Amino acid sequence: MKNTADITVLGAGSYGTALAISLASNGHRTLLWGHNPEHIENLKRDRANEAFLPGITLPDLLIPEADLATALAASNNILVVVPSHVFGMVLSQAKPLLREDSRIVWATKGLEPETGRLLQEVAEDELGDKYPLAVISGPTFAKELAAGMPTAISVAGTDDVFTQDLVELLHSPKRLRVYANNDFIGLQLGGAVKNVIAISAGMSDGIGFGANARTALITRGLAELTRLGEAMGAQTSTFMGMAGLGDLVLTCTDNQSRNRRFGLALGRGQGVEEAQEEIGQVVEGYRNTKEVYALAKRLGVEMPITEQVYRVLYEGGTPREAAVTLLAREIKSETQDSE
Ligand SMILES: NC(=O)C1=CN([C@@H]2O[C@H](COP(=O)(O)OP(=O)(O)OC[C@H]3O[C@@H](n4cnc5c(N)ncnc54)[C@H](OP(=O)(O)O)[C@@H]3O)[C@@H](O)[C@H]2O)C=CC1
Ligand SMILES: O=C(CO)COP(=O)(O)O
Repeated sequence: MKNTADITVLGAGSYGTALAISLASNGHRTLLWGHNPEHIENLKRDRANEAFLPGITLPDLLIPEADLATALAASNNILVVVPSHVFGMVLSQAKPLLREDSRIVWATKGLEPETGRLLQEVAEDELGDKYPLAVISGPTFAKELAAGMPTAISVAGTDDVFTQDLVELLHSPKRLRVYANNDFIGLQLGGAVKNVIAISAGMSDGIGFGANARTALITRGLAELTRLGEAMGAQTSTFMGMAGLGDLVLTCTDNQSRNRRFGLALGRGQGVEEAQEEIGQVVEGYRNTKEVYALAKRLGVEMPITEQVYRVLYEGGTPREAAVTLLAREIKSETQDSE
């Protein structure tokens, strides 16, 4: 019993801990692995993750674990919740330690740095095609989930049995509503692109623009996400769900979003590095803007908001210049889906 678990979570930051709390609160024995042994010792001692989710008690069924081999041997269900820039590295560390019957799901939102690949491709490249794969996506601030506030998410993957098992593991009639979805690509893409649009909404608010501008960015952000998704074989309807509209509204409108706060700081005139340091946690959209922008270029998909965020982050443009450029674009039909 000691070394078995219903699920193992890799990544003991905000969201890994929140998902582990939620799973353990559902009555599932959950191992939570983190790469920093000192941090794991603190979790064991405090029965809380004071560094990332202060004040929230870890349920008894959540077991912090510093040894990766022990964590991976404990369960066949492996939930990866590390930032996208270390996703491939963590999988390659895990590979020799995985069980024959392992099944891999991630809640990481982003694309692989430099290549811009979906994390599904990274996982297939690292692990081959023998393990079922899945993704969790949707509007979920770690703090609210960990506090047991009502939340809804979506799950999709390569294997229907695994997807359904995840729905059942995660679902709680009191706190967490989980939807199975069959669009693996769409769920991954929504989680990556919303980070970029949340930065743009933050910039707009940081400049001092109002609700009209923010809402226009959400709406046109959804349009450009949908265009990219269609070019990549995702289903249009996915973007009207949790991983599209849902996550865009959440992260573009609430200051719990680190991407939005990053944009706010830039809009108020702070520099990129200073803004990142101040947030002190992962801002996925910083790196991912580059990858989403490059992906759109490669596929010939027009993504004007992403392009302007890219100009600010990587080419020295200012948020105001970005806003002016967006506003001054040639007049178009709203329903012209190619533009
Ligand atoms: N927070 C949220 O509300 C949500 C987050 N997500 C996604 O979850 C992913 C993780 O984000 P989140 O938990 O918020 O980020 P945090 O910044 O809160 O935590 C990241 C965690 O990853 C750890 N980490 C860094 N490098 C490695 C590594 N090489 N091996 C193992 N662990 C490592 C960090 O450890 P250390 O501190 O030692 O660097 C830290 O514990 C992101 O893709 C994010 O978009 C998705 C939905 C909601
Ligand atoms: O993905 C998230 C909520 O769904 C978290 O957003 P941030 O990474 O912007 O904090």
